Amino acid sequence: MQMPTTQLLFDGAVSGLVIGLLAISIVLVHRSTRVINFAVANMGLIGSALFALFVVRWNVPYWVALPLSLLIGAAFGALVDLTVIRRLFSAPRVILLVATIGVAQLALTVVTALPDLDDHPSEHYPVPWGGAWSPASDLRITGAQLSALVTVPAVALLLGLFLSRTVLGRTVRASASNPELARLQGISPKAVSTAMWALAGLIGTLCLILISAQNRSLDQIATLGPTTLVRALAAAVIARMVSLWTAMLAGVLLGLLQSFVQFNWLDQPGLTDLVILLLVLAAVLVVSRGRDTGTSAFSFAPRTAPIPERLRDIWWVRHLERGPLLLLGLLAVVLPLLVHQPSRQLLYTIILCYAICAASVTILTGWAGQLSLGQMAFAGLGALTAAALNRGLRIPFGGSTLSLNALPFPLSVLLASLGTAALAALVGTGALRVRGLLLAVSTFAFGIAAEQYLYRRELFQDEGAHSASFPRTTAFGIDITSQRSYYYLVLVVLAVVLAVVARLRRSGIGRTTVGVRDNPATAAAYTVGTTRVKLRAFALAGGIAGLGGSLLAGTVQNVPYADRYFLSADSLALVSIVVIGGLGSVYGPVLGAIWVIGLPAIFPDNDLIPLLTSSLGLLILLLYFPGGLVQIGYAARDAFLRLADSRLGPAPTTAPRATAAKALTRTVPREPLPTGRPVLTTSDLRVRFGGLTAVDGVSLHVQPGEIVGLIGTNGAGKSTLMHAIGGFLAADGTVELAGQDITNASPATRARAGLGRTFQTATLFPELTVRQTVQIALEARGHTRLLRTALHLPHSFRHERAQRAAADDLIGFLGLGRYADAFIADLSTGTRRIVELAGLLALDARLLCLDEPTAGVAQRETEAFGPLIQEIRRELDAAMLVIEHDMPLIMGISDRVYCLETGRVIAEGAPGVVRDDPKVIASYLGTDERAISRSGSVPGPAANDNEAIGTPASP
Ligand SMILES: Nc1ncnc2c1ncn2[C@@H]1O[C@H](COP(=O)(O)OP(=O)(O)OP(=O)(O)O)[C@@H](O)[C@H]1O
Repeated sequence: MQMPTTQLLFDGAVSGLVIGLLAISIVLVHRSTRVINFAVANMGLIGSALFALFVVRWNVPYWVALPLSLLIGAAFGALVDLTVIRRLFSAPRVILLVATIGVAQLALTVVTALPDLDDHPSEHYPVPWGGAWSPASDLRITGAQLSALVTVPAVALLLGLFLSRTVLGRTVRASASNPELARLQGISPKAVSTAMWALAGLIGTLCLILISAQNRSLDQIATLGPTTLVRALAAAVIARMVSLWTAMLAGVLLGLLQSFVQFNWLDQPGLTDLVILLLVLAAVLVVSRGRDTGTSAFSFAPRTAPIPERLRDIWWVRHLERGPLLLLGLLAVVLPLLVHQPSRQLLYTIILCYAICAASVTILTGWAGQLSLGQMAFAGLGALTAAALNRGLRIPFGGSTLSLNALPFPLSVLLASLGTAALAALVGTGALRVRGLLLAVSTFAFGIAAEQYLYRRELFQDEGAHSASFPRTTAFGIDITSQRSYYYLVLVVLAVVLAVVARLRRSGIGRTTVGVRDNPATAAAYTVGTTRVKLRAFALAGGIAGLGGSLLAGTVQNVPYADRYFLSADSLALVSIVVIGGLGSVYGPVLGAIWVIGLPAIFPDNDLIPLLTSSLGLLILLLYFPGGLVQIGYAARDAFLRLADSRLGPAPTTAPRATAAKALTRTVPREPLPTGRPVLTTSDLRVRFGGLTAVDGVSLHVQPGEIVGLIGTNGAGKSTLMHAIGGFLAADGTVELAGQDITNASPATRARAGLGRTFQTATLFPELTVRQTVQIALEARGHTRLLRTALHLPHSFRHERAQRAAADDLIGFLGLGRYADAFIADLSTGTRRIVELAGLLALDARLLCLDEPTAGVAQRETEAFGPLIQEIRRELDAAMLVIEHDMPLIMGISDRVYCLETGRVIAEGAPGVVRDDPKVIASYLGTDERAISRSGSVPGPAANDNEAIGTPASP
């Protein structure tokens, strides 16, 4: 390996300086608003383009135009904050990230509407000094490079001083971690945010002016290109989104790396992007180690309430959703019969292909909550694989060549889709530890590496051509050479994809995917393997993207290498499509593809259309209709449903059923417990958080049928102990369930072994209804099978019907009937706690671990919980371990009680014995406010939950 020349290293370092400055801007915005700014470069577009116009066209002096343009850049940044960021201040950060993509697109659209600079072909982009210097024989420094060399360090230094010396600067640092602290300093976090976005606009403008000056070409001002963006993002991630100096250093190193790689592997132009992808992945893994990068689960989709059970009997209500679909389908069928131009039919086919690709984002981002900004790369790799298979492969393999005959068109497409599904699962394995913002950055880097490097591999090459040809001949005996017949083939595939996606969403597959997104811990406690579910979403999405990509390649009959269709910009367009159409909804991809791809192509001369169909349209929808176009349809549907409901009169209130639910009758008897063995034993269990030992050598046991109370002051380690028993925290020592060592088992495996669990927060799955939640728990009795469900096999319908009936049975048993179709997010804490108990009944667990089952429940309603807990114990014939601060309740229901203090058991025995133990009185009962107030002797604190809970069945 050789070192590049001084000149190359110098060029690399100078371009690295600008990347470093952009990375600093990303870090600053992240520190103040905790969003990753994908518009970092494009925010400077307007200022830098106007700068060129000022100097070249309107003859404004350089040094007047420069501050003016920087000011315009800063004003644009502030405007972005005031109109977009501020309005989305409390939205999940991932939504803000998508908004920054809209801002980037908006800036690009505005710049293309500016007067043309191409009228001045002889002119160059303005530079402060035109000449060049040669301080050494092998080094030449241009005026543009010199200005970057002077400006960037100066700006970075000023920023450093600003952050450490000014109140606003110190507040930026504070508000990143603690908005309250910022407020105490007298500066509102919103003002900090506006200042930082203005600064981002200014830095973006400066960087673009510096880069354009180096390129010197007037018609390349705008597109800095995603490759620069990915380098800046990489430098910011390497700096852990915190350190300005590391960001600058990483930027320079990435610039040098580019020179180095280009020098040594001149024939591999995209290799730098592959190396950058690997660097991003390594940095992301380091950054996300030990902390939850997911920040918050997110859902763009509005909650579309299922049709209430009692309205399903009305025929027009049942068919309400099918009407528009039929209409759309009919239109799609007759359109090519009415419009004969092949170019139009080509456009319609492209829209259908985009809709298929977008359906993959619906699954991955809409259901699984994993924001992928590189989804089009799977489509591109699928397209290239299909073309290669169709052409016939010759793969060099250990000295000889492995030849594969040319495969027919449909088989090539099918195999390519399976290939991309497998690849996506592999990528998903790496993405398991990363969610949210960092996943978005990693997938974006993957998209760039694919377009710059992977697409150009020899395997995909079509003998030196600039595109891989993918001619279509016949499929299933039908001639598909004509545009119209191919259109119909793709239409059928889209219909099948949508039917499968819709079916999956309504089945356990969709429910568990949304469940894992909303609350992985509870999903695992309901026996759902979170890793499996996430990988399934990645694979499904990858397969569908590969399918859409192969069909798109078939539409244009070739796959251009990295200059159309499968680029990172198209991946961003896919996200726009689903957000605009309606993320999460099955109709979303179709509506979005028509809107984003179709409208601009139908009206090519209208400048306003592209503005409305992506950038501005995306922002307006995010701000005012976060559910997308489909939300308008659902709003109309709900109005009809309300009308139907009002005509039926008030809904009858359902009383809890006194008789045991049918769903509780076991069809297969439980395996008997080994005689004389406890159902749960922990031996010398220890959990450490850094220097703190939260659970310190706890050995306890729970006998079959026993209710064991776990008490202790706040922070004594009760919840941590329960987390360790459930497998949610790593612990030393051993845990045995029904005689089986489960110490190393995952939470889902422990749940399958018979361990039921409720959580102190009772969050459950906010975006799912009560029935859907109980159905997830019922997965424990038989998982929904992917293939059977996708293929609409009769067994899958039977499974769904049985699961639904069992859920309704349990819901009725606990008196939750009128909440069956209510969303968990809309329920009171008390009702959510009863839903949690319904989940436990569904699990048919042997041991139930309840973490403060009455926390957050109004005092007057907690009395109902004692009998209810005992009733559940009886029904399930289960043992229980219960954490509770309500002394009368826990002492009333427990057979035995353990008291913890600083992670150790300080007392154990019958409730009366523990209550009178002097150590317990000194440690807990004598001091704990909640224990005292809940013991009934002193009036309790104000109830924080006034809504009536579902009346439980009394014994
Ligand atoms: N993820 C964590 N990281 C670091 N420390 C933690 C973590 N979870 C708990 N702790 C600490 O471990 C100790 C035990 O906490 P734990 O929540 O188990 O107490 P608890 O008895 O359940 O309290 P409460 O009755 O308030 O729920 C506390 O000091 C807590 O601050």
